[in-house]
Amino acid sequence: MNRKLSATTGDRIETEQSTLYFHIETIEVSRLSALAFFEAGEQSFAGQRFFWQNREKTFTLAGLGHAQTISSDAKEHRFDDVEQQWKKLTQNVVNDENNIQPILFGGFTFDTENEVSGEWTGFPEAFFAVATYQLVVKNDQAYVSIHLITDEENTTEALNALRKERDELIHTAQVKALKKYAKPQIKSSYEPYKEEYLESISKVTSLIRQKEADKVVIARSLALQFEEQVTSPNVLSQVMMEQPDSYLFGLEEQGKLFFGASPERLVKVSDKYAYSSCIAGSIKRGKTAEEDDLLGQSLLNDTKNLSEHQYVVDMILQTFKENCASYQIPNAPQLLKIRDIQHLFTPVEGPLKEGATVLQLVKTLHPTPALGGVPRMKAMQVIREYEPLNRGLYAAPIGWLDAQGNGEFAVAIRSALLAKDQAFLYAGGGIVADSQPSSEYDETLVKFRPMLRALGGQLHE
Ligand SMILES: C=C(O[C@@H]1C=C(C(=O)O)C=C[C@H]1O)C(=O)O
Ligand SMILES: [Mg+2]
Repeated sequence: MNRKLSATTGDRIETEQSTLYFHIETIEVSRLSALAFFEAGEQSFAGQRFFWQNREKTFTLAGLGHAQTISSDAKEHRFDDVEQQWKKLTQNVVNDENNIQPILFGGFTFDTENEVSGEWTGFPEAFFAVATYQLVVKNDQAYVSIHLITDEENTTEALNALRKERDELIHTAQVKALKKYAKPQIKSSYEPYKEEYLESISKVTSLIRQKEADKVVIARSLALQFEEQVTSPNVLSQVMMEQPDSYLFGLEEQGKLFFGASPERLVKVSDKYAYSSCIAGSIKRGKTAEEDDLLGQSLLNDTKNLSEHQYVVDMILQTFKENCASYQIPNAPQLLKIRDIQHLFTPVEGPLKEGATVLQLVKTLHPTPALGGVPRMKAMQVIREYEPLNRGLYAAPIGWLDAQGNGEFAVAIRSALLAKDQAFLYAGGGIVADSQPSSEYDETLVKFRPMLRALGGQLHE
């Protein structure tokens, strides 16, 4: 049975132009798969959906329809802009008894100065949405909220229509469950600018040897053409089955789906306590447990990978020193093993100082030297000069926040943009003084694997 938890009579939102009302109504639902709910929106909400699951699988979020979108093209101020718009929208929103409240989900672009046109053309520099129908699954409980943001005072009819549609969506998700999708069929694939990429690694390595920068992350893409159009629930269900140890995310915008399975936390804030992770330095998984262990041990002792890693630790630690009253960090990296790859990993955490917010931390941390480089501005210039790509939302923060100051952002790596019958996969690596083009190329092949597998690709050794 669905239990009604709470409803507001419409919190007032005062803006310069008008008064808006934010209606929220939440019910608790027994048994509901978040992906089946996402799929139930295929007819009416394709193009206006999102999906998120944390690494621990303790928090899953699906959104159908847009009660409100918040976007920004304010360049480096896009983080503040989103924060202010969200504060205004939620100025009177109060917490309900189960701590279920409206969530803002979305992402930022990697670099607002990149003007390369292509698959990302039309995407705003920041794009976020509050769903009309929001599903939150946590502590094995599922909650569906209706969000209605309107300037109409009388909303009885509109709310009744939304309740009816909500019940249909839940029914479809519960009765039909999730389809068993066949893997997409790839017609052809190609690696744009492969030669340019290999050349750029040599050039960037020599720039670093000349001390023009310490580390620069260079990325490239892989393009796939499918036999037919591929749907969002299809690829998300493949990713969900195949990538258990990662953040899973999907964001529809501009008729496309940006999705991925990232191991990398940028920042999480929970009850004024912040967590981040330094992840840089990579090696493949072994074919046997013994080989895997040997590869892991060699990664832990490899000077090139340790130097890639240390730049990230130094920068994230600095941010924690500035924003936290105290901090904790282990003094040596450990291994983070995911299905296709192992990384050097150092977690950082600490209680936030007064005034520090999740979006302010996102703003300060992005891009960490795991995706940008050191020094940051120089690395960004080098990326613009040597990478013939527009990264779009790849390698940038993606995640959610609520009105109480909690939220979590992952770094959107191991990701791809699905555009009907095409997909663009992205992967990069940290270039330091002793990088080799062919081994960096091989590292990107390993990093393409999670998305390539989900999209029906052949995985070569
Ligand atoms: C740039 C990527 O990954 C980043 C680069 C890594 C490296 O060079 O060792 C490791 C993890 C990530 O921080 C990617 O997956 O595309
Ligand atoms: Mg690397």
